[in-house]
Amino acid sequence: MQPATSPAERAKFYAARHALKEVKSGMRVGLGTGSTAAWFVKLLGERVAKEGLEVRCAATSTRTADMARELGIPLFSLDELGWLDVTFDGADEVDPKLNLIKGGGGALLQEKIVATASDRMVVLTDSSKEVDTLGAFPLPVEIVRFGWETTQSLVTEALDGADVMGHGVSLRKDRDQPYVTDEGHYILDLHLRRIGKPRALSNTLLNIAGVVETGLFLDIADSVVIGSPSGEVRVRDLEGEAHFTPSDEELESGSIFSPDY
Ligand SMILES: O=C(CO)[C@H](O)[C@H](O)COP(=O)(O)O
Repeated sequence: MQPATSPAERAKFYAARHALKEVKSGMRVGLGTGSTAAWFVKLLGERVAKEGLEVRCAATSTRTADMARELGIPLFSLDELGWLDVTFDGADEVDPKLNLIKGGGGALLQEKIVATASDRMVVLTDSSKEVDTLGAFPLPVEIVRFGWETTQSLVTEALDGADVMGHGVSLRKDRDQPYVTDEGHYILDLHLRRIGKPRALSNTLLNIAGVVETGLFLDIADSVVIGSPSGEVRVRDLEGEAHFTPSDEELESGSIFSPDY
């Protein structure tokens, strides 16, 4: 494990630790994917081990499931739980309406299924992910492997009529090979720079037969917890924003080791 000494890791740690206060015994909890969500999973594992916190969790990727299992967090399939009280996940971008781009870590499909089967989705992040308009982060789009080049062409053509600034579409690679998701699909990354109308773009992309899902999470997130390296935390929802300053005791306590992610 690496010490959480970098400012970026400290911001993730504080966001995750603040969000964890929302978890109570008896809850069914969705566990997101990515380096920020990994902090949450690690801290949740500590509460399960130390306090005997009784939660039933569903993971959004094999990576997260492996980590949760190692930490002794009770893990179930989404179908076994049926519905979740809350899901905690990271994001690649968050706009003022709490619309998101997700999928930088390749888990967008399971992440969206789990988040939309939850009463609440809480996003854990730091201020670097806050944007006025989505699109600087390449938009991940999960596609089936069959006919993927044709799908790529159709996606590229569809961008001509969309309110976006860039039109580049690339197949995500993992060491020179196409990246394959947990569901056995490929991912196209759309280099759009600015997405003027996220809902229209999402509908356009989902109308293409080979497209399984997009990384646009629209009207799904309920709140965003934004950590900072100093420990200050902001929580945004559609009503406004609240600020939290940690006590000295809170600043001193807690794990300083990053999860192996
Ligand atoms: O959507 C995701 C994975 O598919 C992640 O939540 C997103 O990429 C943010 O990751 P990180 O917390 O590592 O910045």
